[in-house]
Amino acid sequence: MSSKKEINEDLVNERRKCNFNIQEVTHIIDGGVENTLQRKKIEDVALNGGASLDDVPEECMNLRERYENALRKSCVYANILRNELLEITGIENFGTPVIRRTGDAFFKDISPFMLHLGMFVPTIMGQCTAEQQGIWLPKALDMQIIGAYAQTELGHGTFIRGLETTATYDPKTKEFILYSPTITSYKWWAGGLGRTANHCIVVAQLYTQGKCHGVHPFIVQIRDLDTHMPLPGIKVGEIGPRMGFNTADNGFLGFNHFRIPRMNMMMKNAQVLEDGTYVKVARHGKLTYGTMVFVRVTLVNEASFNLSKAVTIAVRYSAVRRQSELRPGSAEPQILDYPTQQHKLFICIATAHAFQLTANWLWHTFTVVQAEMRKGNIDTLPELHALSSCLKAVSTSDAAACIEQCRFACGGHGYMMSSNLPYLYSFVAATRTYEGDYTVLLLQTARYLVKAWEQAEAKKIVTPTVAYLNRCFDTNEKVAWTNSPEGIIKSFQAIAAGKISLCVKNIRQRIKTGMDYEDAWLMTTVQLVSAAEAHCRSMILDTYWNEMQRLTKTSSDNVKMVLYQLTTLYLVYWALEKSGDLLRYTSITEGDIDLLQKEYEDLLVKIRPNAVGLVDAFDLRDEILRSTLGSYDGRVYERLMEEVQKNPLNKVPVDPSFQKYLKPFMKSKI
Ligand SMILES: CCCCCCCC/C=C\CCCCCCCCCC(=O)SCCNC(=O)CCNC(=O)[C@H](O)C(C)(C)COP(=O)(O)OP(=O)(O)OC[C@H]1O[C@@H](n2cnc3c(N)ncnc32)[C@H](O)[C@@H]1OP(=O)(O)O
Ligand SMILES: Cc1cc2nc3c(=O)[nH]c(=O)nc-3n(C[C@H](O)[C@H](O)[C@H](O)COP(=O)(O)OP(=O)(O)OC[C@H]3O[C@@H](n4cnc5c(N)ncnc54)[C@H](O)[C@@H]3O)c2cc1C
Repeated sequence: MSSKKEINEDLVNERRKCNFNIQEVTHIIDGGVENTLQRKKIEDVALNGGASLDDVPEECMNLRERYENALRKSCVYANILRNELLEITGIENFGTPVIRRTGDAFFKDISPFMLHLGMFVPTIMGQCTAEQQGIWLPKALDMQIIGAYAQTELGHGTFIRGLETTATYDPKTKEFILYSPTITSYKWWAGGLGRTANHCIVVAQLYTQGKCHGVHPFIVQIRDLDTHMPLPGIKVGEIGPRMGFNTADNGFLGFNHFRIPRMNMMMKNAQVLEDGTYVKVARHGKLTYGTMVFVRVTLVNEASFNLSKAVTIAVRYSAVRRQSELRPGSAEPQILDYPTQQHKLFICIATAHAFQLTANWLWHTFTVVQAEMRKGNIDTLPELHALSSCLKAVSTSDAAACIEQCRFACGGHGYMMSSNLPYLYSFVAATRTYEGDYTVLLLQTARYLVKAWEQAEAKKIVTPTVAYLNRCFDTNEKVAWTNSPEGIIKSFQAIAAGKISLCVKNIRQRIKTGMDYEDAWLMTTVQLVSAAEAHCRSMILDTYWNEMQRLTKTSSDNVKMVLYQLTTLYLVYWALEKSGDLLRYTSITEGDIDLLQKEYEDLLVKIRPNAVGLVDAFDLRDEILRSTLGSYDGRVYERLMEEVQKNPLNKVPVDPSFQKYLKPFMKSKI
């Protein structure tokens, strides 16, 4: 970080204006003082050398150089992880968001090791027996083996039951034979698989004793540990340039009757005995999908973290950037002074907070469900699946939209790779698709909601996260509108209940006209997605409001005030966004909506003096932000010019292509 005297004057003034204790807010975001201290300790160790190990910006390299460079840095970072950080975090917290956060100081794009740590290791932990864990986990954690997670195929990603790769048990040799019977059965997309991994988890249709038992995970060595050559029977490579993730070497993989030992089937939830007998161990058929639930839970945190980076960049830049004239001859205002700019940005700060608190709550729920499952109780799994599905869908989708808005807010400079906003956008845009597409996951939640509605209809008590359905059944009329945080949350629950009820009514009506249930469901899916989204929004609003109330109980008055303003801004913003739904399902009037609009605009004015303080409170070090526009010192123009010097195109005054193409072209006659 630059010395104080170099800090841009506008930013100095902004920080002077800030009326709350920034550190207090940082502690709230981190989940307590202890967590902040631990995070800072990890960051100090991980970023000791200043982190960015690049002389040339990643974006100026060609595809091969980028990959090699990413792998080089991954090895440096992984050494810090295993030699220094593991001791601080302990194995159980190896994949914590803090570790993930420090990684961003090394990579603008993605590390080829990300899937090893993000999915390979967690799948060993979640899908292997204790004995298998004893074999694989130490090697994986120590990175003596490097793995990927190969589930998706060229022909199928969403519909896992439709995967075509087969794993057929041969009792004579006590091996499974892996086979890719068609072009569409080739594994496709797995991160780290193309060039880096020597092992991977393969999800395949299990055949034994002539019967198919559905998809199961297997651990497979694909490359020689010494030469790194693909083993005989393995066809593996990189799938080609993508919108983002270009250093993650996403790969393809095919098997030609490739044999693996029986014990390489991950056997926590189901086993194949030596003679080929299939034994189901788990009490729930979908426990093999456990890693996906885990990653969906972590992605809500990812959404918040990446958004906090984008909005830090955009708010600091907006404080430094001056443009246009409000009155003839007056000084150019900071663009942050435009209410339209505040409208673009303040909702992004609030959204990052909303998702952070929701992510913490979801993580807690996940750990409680895991503990229950260890005791043999699987009753809470469907609710966790419904929750993690819709929260992953909505948080990643909203975060991508907000990051794009941050880029808009930075005008032309936001389009520069060096702003880091394009990287952030391409990364988060992918999270909307991977680990379950947005629409597909909302439809999973909708299945749960329709069942919950039928239970409420039968006067049964439903689970806590849908308890509002029991309440809404008693009131057949539109919910009475009250303009208060609690009133807005109640109204969103009424919208969700109203939409679910309408879906059930329409499905039933369609069945009455002769459709079967599947077709009636299919014809209602547009509404079902909307109902699941409404349910999810009511959950986020409720969690954000209640958690913020709880966390600020002992805060200083000004912290309480600014966080109250921000939470209210979020609630009012969404009420205005969904005013059509409010008119339909509550007693709100046009006059009430006018009042909401006024309240929203007043909140922008109130938050404005604290905007820079609020993004400073995310406490994102410059090494992690990696942005010419967003550094703490606000030296935007100097950094843009410095970056120009690093551009390899500027290394010589005349490009060789001038002599080769341009000069002959200009001299040629028509
Ligand atoms: C040095 C480096 C430093 C870096 C540091 C790294 C640190 C890393 C930390 C974090 C970063 C993480 C980053 C990870 C990057 C990930 C990259 C992307 C990876 C992938 O994309 S992997 C592939 C993911 N694929 C999917 O998600 C596919 C989506 N499809 C499905 O999930 C399912 O097929 C389906 C849900 C859509 C449908 O399944 P199906 O079998 O057909 O089931 P249905 O018939 O529809 O439903 C039956 C019944 O089951 C219920 N159910 C479905 N799924 C689950 C579940 N998971 N759990 C519980 N129950 C489930 C469903 O609701 C039905 O219930 P019902 O019958 O209604 O009662
Ligand atoms: C950057 C990136 C990294 C990835 N990494 C991995 C990895 O490491 N390992 C791995 O195994 N996979 C990985 N994937 C694959 C990813 O999980 C899948 O792409 C994702 O699950 C979506 O599946 P799909 O591509 O088959 O989309 P499709 O299912 O073909 O979706 C296409 C469209 O059809 C719609 N659709 C599909 N089914 C339905 C339905 N039932 N109802 C309504 N609409 C439907 C979807 O909403 C979408 O609009 C990665 C993908 C990306 C982009």
